[in-house]
Amino acid sequence: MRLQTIEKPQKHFVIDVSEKGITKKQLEDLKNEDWLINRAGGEGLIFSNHVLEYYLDEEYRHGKTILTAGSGLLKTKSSGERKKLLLDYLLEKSPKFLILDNPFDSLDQEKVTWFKKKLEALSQTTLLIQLFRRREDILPFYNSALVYTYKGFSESKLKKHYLEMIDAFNTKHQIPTPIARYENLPETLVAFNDVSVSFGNKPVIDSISWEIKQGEAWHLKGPNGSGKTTILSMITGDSTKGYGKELYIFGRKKGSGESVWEIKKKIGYITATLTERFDGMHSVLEMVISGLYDSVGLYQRPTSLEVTKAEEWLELIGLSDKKEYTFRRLNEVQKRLVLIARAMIKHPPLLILDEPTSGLDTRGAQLLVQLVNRIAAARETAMLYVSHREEDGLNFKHTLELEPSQTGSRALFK
Ligand SMILES: Nc1ncnc2c1ncn2[C@@H]1O[C@H](COP(=O)(O)OP(=O)(O)OP(=O)(O)O)[C@@H](O)[C@H]1O
Repeated sequence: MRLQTIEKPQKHFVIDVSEKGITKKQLEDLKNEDWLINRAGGEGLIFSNHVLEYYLDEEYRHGKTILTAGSGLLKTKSSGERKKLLLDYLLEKSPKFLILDNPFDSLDQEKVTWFKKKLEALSQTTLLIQLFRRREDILPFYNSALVYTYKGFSESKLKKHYLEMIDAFNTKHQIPTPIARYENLPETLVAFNDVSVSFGNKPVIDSISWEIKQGEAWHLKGPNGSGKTTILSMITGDSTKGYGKELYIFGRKKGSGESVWEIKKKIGYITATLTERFDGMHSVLEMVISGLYDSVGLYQRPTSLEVTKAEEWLELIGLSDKKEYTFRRLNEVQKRLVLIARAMIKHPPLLILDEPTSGLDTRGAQLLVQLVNRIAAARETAMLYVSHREEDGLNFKHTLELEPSQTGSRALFK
């Protein structure tokens, strides 16, 4: 009689990092855990931004183009392209397990679908461990969870998560009024007039004509590599690609001798990684006030009006009771709300939010979007919200979608 062997179903794990993040060291420790290597039948690899940074650094310092295998530089690839290159590279090494640190962050819908399919197929042969912040990122084949305790990682049941209802921002508080207003602002803050951009012989933007007027709220959307960052850097002055083109920022033609500093003074800029730039030793109140001085901390005594304004902003974002806390004591979403208040206290004519919810969990993203909607509705500041994915709950009147084509991305207005 032949005995039939019944294979145990492969276990795949998730780790919830929505509240407490995870360090590079913890990830490395996990990779070296004996039980994991035994269960998977061999060594594994890590897919994370840390690893990508390592390869960027190798390229920068030693000119090694490992992930691109010599076809172009990693630094010129968009974030989506970089992730795809890293995954392909790791899979070539046939790891027995793969630890995926928030793999879908900053990927557009199309790439997320591609990635999910790839992981689904991979789950047949390779043990997967995925760190997640957003519940929608958990794929059906994950059947167990890991939690981190002082003893290291241990297995636990996969909790049934459910969406918490969001408590609305204190709507009784109005958006605080500005201390001073900008003078001589043109009605049209940004104007692209038939602007095309290419890098070498690679067309990226195909004749875009677009205007942002005072107080307008714009959502700039498009898949990875469609040119969103390129457009932003032309507006902020970080790229010279706008020179010689019909591009006007605050009424002045790009490249006509305007100072980048003058432009930057009129633009508030929020990115997901901005919080890392602040060491966090200043109080939350000081952080908000420092937005009036364009400094990181506060180095002069603020006036009582400045303090009052900052307090009004903290009331709006529901953090009045934490005004004396050091910035570093706040959680990630609170930090981002404070940075928005910091950017807004001087009411810049234009506020740019570049993937501001990246890395936040569902509830954190909803809170941030709710604040952004309230600022947009006040129409005091024009807003440019950049994301590759549809942002749940974002209530903006105008959308510019970049649609890639052979001749560069075209603009679709909605
Ligand atoms: N300095 C550069 N040299 C060569 N190519 C570049 C350079 N900067 C950007 N590109 C290319 O231009 C295209 C658009 O890149 P961009 O970063 O603007 O896209 P994106 O929409 O912001 O993408 P993502 O959502 O992934 O961040 C990409 O294909 C990128 O590889």
